[in-house]
Amino acid sequence: MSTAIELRGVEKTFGITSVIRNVNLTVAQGERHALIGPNGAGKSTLFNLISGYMKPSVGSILLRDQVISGLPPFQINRRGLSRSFQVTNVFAKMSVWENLRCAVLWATGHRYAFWKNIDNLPEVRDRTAQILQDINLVSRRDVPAGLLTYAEQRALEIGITIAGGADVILLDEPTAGMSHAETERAVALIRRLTEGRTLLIVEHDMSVVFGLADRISVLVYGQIIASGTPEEIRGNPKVKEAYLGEEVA
Ligand SMILES: Nc1ncnc2c1ncn2[C@@H]1O[C@H](COP(=O)(O)OP(=O)(O)OP(=O)(O)O)[C@@H](O)[C@H]1O
Repeated sequence: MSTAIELRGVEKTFGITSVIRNVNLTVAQGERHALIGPNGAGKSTLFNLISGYMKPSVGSILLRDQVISGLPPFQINRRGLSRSFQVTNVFAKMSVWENLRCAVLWATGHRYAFWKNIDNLPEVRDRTAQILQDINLVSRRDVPAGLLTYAEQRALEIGITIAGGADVILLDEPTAGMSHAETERAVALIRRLTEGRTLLIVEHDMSVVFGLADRISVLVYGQIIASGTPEEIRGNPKVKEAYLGEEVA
C-alpha cells in the first residue's frame, strides 16, 4: 500500500525543551489514522510540523514519498495536504457561502482576481454549492458564520478544509466542545467527507477515535509508544498504563 504521510526520526525542541522525540510514523494512503495522547504530549506540535507551521529540529517529513519538511504551509497545501485548527477558524462576519467560496477561490487559483465578478465563475459557484450541501448547511447559506452554532461552525471549518480537494486531511479535535448528538453527526460527516482520502485526526473523545480510525498512534511525552489497529491499541498494556487506563477496557 502506498504511503501518504511519513515521519522519519522527527524531533522538535524549543530552547532546551524537547517536545517531539524521535517520532517515526507512517500513514497509508486512504487510511483514517488517529493520534491520541495526554494533554501536552505534543499532538498539536506534530500537526504543526506536518503542515509546515513549524520546522523539525531533526528528521524529515514526506508527503507521498516527497520531502515536505522545510516547505511553507501554502506549498504543502498545494501538494494536497489540508488541515483544520483546534480553535474555530472561520471569518465570523462573512456568510457561510462567502466563507466556503473564499476557500474554493483560493484553491482554484483565483485569489488575485478580485476585480472579476466571482459570481460569474461557474466552477467556483458549483463547487461551493456542492460543499455547502456536503456539510449540510444549505439552509444556513446566507447566515454570518459568527452566528452559527458551535457545531455548525466546526462543520463549516471542515468544509473549508476540504474545499481545495486535498486528499490528505488533518483535523485537530473536530468534535471538541460538542454534545453527544452533535459529536455523532460530526463523526458521520467526517466519515463521509473523508471517504477515499487519507485522514489524520487528533481527538480526545475515545468513542470517536475507536469508531472512526483504521489505525491509532499513541503519543506520550513526545514519543510514539504504540501504533496499531484499534484492537491492538485497546489491548496494549503500555498504552493502558500510560494513557487509556481503564477508560476503554
Ligand atoms: N512554541 C512553543 N514554545 C515552547 N513550548 C511549546 C511551544 N509549543 C508547544 N510547546 C510545548 O510543547 C508541549 C506539547 O504541546 P502541544 O500543544 O503540542 O501538546 P498537545 O498534545 O497538542 O496538547 P493538548 O492535548 O492539550 O492540545 C507542551 O508542553 C507545550 O507547552
